Amino acid sequence: MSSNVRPATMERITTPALAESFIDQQLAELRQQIGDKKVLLALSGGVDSSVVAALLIKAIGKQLICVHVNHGLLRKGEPEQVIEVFQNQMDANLIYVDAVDRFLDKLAGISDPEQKRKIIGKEFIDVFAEEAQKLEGISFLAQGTIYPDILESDGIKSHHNVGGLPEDLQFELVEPVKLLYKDEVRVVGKALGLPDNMVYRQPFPGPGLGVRCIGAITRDRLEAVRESDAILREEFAKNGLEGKVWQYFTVVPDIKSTGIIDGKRSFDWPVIIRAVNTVDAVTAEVAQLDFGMMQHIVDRITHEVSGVNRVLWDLTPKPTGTIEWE
Ligand SMILES: Nc1ncnc2c1ncn2[C@@H]1O[C@H](COP(=O)(O)OP(=O)(O)OP(=O)(O)O)[C@@H](O)[C@H]1O
Repeated sequence: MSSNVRPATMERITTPALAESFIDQQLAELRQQIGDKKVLLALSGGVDSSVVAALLIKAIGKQLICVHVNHGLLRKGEPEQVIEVFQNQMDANLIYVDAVDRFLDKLAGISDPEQKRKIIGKEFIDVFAEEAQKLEGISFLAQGTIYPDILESDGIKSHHNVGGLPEDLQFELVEPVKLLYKDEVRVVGKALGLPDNMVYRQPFPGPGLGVRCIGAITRDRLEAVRESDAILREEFAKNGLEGKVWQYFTVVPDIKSTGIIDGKRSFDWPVIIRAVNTVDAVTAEVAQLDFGMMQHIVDRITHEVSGVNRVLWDLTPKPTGTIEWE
């Protein structure tokens, strides 16, 4: 599939049967394009790259090499899930790179959000390029480009998901879902047998939890973000809100306040909760939630997350607040 224009006749993939026929067609095309050559894929565990991985594993098995970079800014359980699903269940060729120290050392003391984003982006390219250079005989780079990425880049040149790779690492691209919209990618992912929490995953910023640990990232505060986020996601799932509320997450700012924990004075961080609905991410409204559930989440976070004595709920729509804090 080389054209970057979605044919007007292409039916929207909304059912398992349509997904199966897309998958069959793609498997044939991928085998034809790739032959017996090798393909490299940066696998984040997000829905786009996961669907591309699952398709390629079906099409070419061990000729696909997936690289998953744990930069320390992933949500709780994500790196483990990538290993479980792709290595253990699908028997993929998976390179797991533990780059946690490398990223967090580079980010130490950096409080400017733009600089944090730049460091995370550059470090990711460096780590991925280093892994690619260790490998031999790679001909293709697979990417989870989807149709909105192409539309955003004017449909002229393909949007480079892993942009900025060095010149000597310019592979031919394999982009099997580039003509699909996000909802279609999810239907295809489900048909490929990916777990629901991967297929219906809420949007997650590229720099991960790094932009929710406000200001200069420290390991203990990052852990408070990760643990509180896990509790929030667990409670939303229990209450049937997964896939219903568009985006919900926690933020931990670099300030402390006085509180009382177990009868003793504490001086700890607050956790800020943000839960919003949007159609186009241009504007967003705060999700209206059951107050009892909100109180239960506050109770769990203040009792289970170390270093936290308070929870604040962000009730600001966009505008004036953006969805993320940084
Ligand atoms: N931690 C990671 N390890 C390996 N690859 C990654 C990682 N983070 C991002 N990538 C790669 O960079 C691409 C763009 O990342 P971005 O965070 O913008 O996600 P995305 O476009 O929503 O795609 P996805 O749904 O696959 O995460 C991903 O599709 C993936 O190929």
